[in-house]
Amino acid sequence: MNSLVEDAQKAGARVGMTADKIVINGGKPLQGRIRVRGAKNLVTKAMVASLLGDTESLLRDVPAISDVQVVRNLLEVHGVLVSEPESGELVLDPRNVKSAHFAEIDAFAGSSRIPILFCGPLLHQLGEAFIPDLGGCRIGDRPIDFHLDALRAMGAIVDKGYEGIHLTAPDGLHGANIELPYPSVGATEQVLLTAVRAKGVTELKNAAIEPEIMDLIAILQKMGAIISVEPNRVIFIEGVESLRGYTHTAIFDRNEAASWASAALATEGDVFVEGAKQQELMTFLNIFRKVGGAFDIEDDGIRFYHPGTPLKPVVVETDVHPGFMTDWQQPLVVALTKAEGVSIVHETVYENRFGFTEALIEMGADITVHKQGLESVTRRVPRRPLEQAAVITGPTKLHGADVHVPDLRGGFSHLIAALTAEGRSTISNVGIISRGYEHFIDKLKTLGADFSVAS
Ligand SMILES: CC(=O)N[C@H]1[C@@H](OP(=O)(O)OP(=O)(O)OC[C@H]2O[C@@H](n3ccc(=O)[nH]c3=O)[C@H](O)[C@@H]2O)O[C@H](CO)[C@@H](O)[C@@H]1O
Ligand SMILES: C=C(OP(=O)(O)O)C(=O)O
Repeated sequence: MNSLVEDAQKAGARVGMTADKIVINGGKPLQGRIRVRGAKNLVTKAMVASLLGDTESLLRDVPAISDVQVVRNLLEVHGVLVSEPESGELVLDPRNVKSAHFAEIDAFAGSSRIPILFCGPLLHQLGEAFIPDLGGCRIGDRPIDFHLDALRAMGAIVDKGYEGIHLTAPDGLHGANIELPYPSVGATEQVLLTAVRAKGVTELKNAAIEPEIMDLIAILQKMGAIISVEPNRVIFIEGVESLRGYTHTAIFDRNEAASWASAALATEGDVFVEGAKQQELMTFLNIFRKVGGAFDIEDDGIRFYHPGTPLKPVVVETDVHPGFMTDWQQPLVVALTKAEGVSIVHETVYENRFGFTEALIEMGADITVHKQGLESVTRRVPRRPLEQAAVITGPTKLHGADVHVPDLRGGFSHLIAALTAEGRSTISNVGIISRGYEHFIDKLKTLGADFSVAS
């Protein structure tokens, strides 16, 4: 077992997810109502932002997922007092922040990419930061060069060692003109979390503008930061000397919502996703509708369902926001195995994000992955060297199989595939799914899935 899986499982155990295997008897439509809470891709960063304040912060709608537990542990080893007054609420008190030993940090950091975002806040608070090798889903190389170049531009000295990196800022951190080679989510957050308390103004060009980043900016503004988001992916940050704590309700998890939507469609079911909102899902909803899925938007959530008519093939390209999010394609691919015709999914964000299709093929799906990408007349995103394409020919009937979860979104797609398949599937390594899907076992039960769990 590799450390990523071990970490996910250990942290999973702390969030009430101890199963390692699920045995699913497929063929039952998912039906019912589930709720999504705050987004993994905001909550974890909001927790890091609390380090920048000089008073405590209160974060609401925090999901019980293992990535939250990882970040909580990392904050605690740095002296942040973390308490949970109510379910889904975290109070984060950074008034006694202290350095931690590398071994302690390393012990907790394995299954998440968030440690890299501790750089700026720790440099501001302590003058140094140790960052261990990063976890996160293995979906490509996932380098951190944009992060380190931006930190260097703001005055950090970066020493790369055997176990990770050590950063200092002997002359303090200052504003800089930074242009990202690609609108990276993490690197944009890195610049925001560092520049807010750096001396002077930072201009960030080619920034990512995902809804979770806008929510992080809202949090930083509550803390006292001055940040303006300009047209054409430009963000200006005027550094301030100090920041206070915040009170904030996290934006909902649009990736979880889109996953349950695809599960409803693929299983010919009907799922109301409480907490889902239209605004952040518009691009997904357009594709969902083109495939033939139906949805009703209500004030408290969105109902996603299969209308009983045949599904249609689509051509989709993953992209940065406002494009079709890379984390949405894996569950959708399962629904596309049911569509009548040839669908193409171009993955333009990561270079290796179709590993999950191997299990679907084993279950009877007709999918060909083109590792060098595929030219297409309907391309909107200019070709990137990273691109891969999956061609999905449907409709196919899936049958049960024994499969192993490779990563978070791939794992969720395996669950859906097994739910649609004829017969029994055993899915192992499901602990990793708890990195980003709160109480997914309980939710499957609520939606009427036929399964049992084993540790
Ligand atoms: C915790 C979190 O929020 N994870 C999300 C975040 O990941 P993450 O922040 O890691 O993703 P990025 O946007 O940074 O990565 C996008 C692309 O840029 C490349 N890159 C990135 C940084 C760098 O220094 N050098 C470099 O080359 C990556 O390898 C990748 O090909 O955004 C991704 C894209 O929306 C989502 O799939 C992840 O769910
Ligand atoms: C790739 C993902 O997450 P992370 O960046 O945390 O690995 C994801 O959420 O699908």
